[in-house]
Amino acid sequence: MDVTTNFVSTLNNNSTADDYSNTLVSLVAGLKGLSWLKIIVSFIVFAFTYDQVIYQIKKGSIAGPRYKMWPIIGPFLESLDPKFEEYKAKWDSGPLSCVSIFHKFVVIASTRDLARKIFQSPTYVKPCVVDVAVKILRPTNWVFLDGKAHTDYRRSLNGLFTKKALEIYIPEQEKIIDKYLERFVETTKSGASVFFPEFREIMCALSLKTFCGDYITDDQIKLVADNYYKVTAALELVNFPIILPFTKTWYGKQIADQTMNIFEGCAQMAKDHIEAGGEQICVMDAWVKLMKDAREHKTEDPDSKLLIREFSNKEISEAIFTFLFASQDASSSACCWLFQIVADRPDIMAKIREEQLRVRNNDPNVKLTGSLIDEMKYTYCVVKETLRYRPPVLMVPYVVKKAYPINDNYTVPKGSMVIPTVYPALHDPKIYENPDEFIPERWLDPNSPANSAKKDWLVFGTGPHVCLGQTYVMMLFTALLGKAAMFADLHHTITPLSEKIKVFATIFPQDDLILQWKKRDPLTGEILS
Ligand code: HEM
Repeated sequence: MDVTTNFVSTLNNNSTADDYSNTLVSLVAGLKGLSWLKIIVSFIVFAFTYDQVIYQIKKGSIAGPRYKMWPIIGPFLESLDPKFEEYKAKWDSGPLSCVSIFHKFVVIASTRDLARKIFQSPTYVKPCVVDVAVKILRPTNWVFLDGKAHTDYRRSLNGLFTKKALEIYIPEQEKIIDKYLERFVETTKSGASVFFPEFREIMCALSLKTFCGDYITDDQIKLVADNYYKVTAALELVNFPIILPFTKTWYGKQIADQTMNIFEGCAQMAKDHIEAGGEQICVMDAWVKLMKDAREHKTEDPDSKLLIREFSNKEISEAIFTFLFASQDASSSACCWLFQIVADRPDIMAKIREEQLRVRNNDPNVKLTGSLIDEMKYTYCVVKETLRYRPPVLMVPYVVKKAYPINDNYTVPKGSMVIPTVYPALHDPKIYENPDEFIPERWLDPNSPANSAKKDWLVFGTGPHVCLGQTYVMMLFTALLGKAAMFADLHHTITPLSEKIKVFATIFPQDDLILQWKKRDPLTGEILS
């Protein structure tokens, strides 16, 4: 019997303090008799065996590698460069599958019903964030609230994203859309260029203008748009626990802090403006106005009741940063696929253009409004089909708060990560005929199988953490696509990597999308530059 087994079996008996100290003495004496090499080898063998045994116990009957191929680290190296095909193989391997990286045990749910169940089980799970996110977004941030505290805070934010509120933001958004459409033409005058960074920038500018209106200056927008990627880069799965100067996490925190400082200043300006009876044009205005109305009218509406308290500038700045954080990668992904697809499909582009002129009674310069966007039914379907065909957020990691009996045969251990996936549900051939084809028409008939299968529509998650910005996304992309289709002619340089999916937080075409934009007369279709 080796030293370790002896020690453990002694502990299992009903021992007294004397017994323990005797055991400790004999353990030390035993260790003294061993060479360092033997101790190290024994320790490694013990650690590897323990790691494999724990993996087997946690894995139970679900799909997953039979053993951890790489002891301790598991597929850590693969996780640094995730591949869509590897994810897909995992989803196809079973409704529940697992993987273990270091001490983290991860369960992946690939069916629609299991994914929904996880999204809707706040008693057992809460969103999982990498450790460094708490430092970057700050521990006081509302996104880290759980249970009732989260639900209450969220209800107080819902008023910022209602259809009525979203209509307020449209004029500012249209200015940005017009500015960038001109810029895209200008920058590709002498030839096509990579559009992944351009789309990240327009998405950032659109978000910042929507959130802060004219309180944020063009220089501040440029500063954030140019540097926001550092926040994404800082949020790697595994990070050093301390933020060391001049590392990725340090740069990420710098830009997050600078951005939140800008937002704090904007929040004060919004308060001054609304208190002075000014018009609302952005999210901050809408938030301050909701607070003011709740305070003055003492409304009985339960959501407004929550708003009676004053939110500080710091709180507003942190919440607005989470909107930017939640939207930036997913929106950039959606933007890339949307424009790649319509550039490749002249038939779809022609239908969008026809609709855009029709809803404006042939006057392409009619300004965007909420009701005008509502009339763009086909353009809306193109946006919706893009999100189904290439859902930006493939998986949403949750952490298990207490042992979670996810079905009759398996309980996800406490402390594990459990990941609902959305791609398989959105590509289910029983609901979406030819799921790997891009068919916007599947959404046109309100009674079509696609529209009837509400449970499969998991692009924005479901349950208490469902995306706050989903209506905003649909309106904004419909408006953007409509204007781009009218005023620009798009040429996509197709490469062997265009249809391949790159995973970088969200998903992108592997060649980063090479596009050329030319100015177009919306009425004649003539190319003007
Ligand atoms: C195409 C773009 C977008 C996609 C695909 C997307 C998708 C998602 C998904 C899948 C979740 C997790 C839902 C869950 O756990 O059930 C989420 C959460 C969230 N999204 Fe979005 N999102 C997008 C854009 C936006 C935008 C533009 C905003 C804000 C303006 C936003 C704000 C949020 C917030 C605040 C949360 C967390 C909500 C909470 O924890 O209560 N998202 N989003």
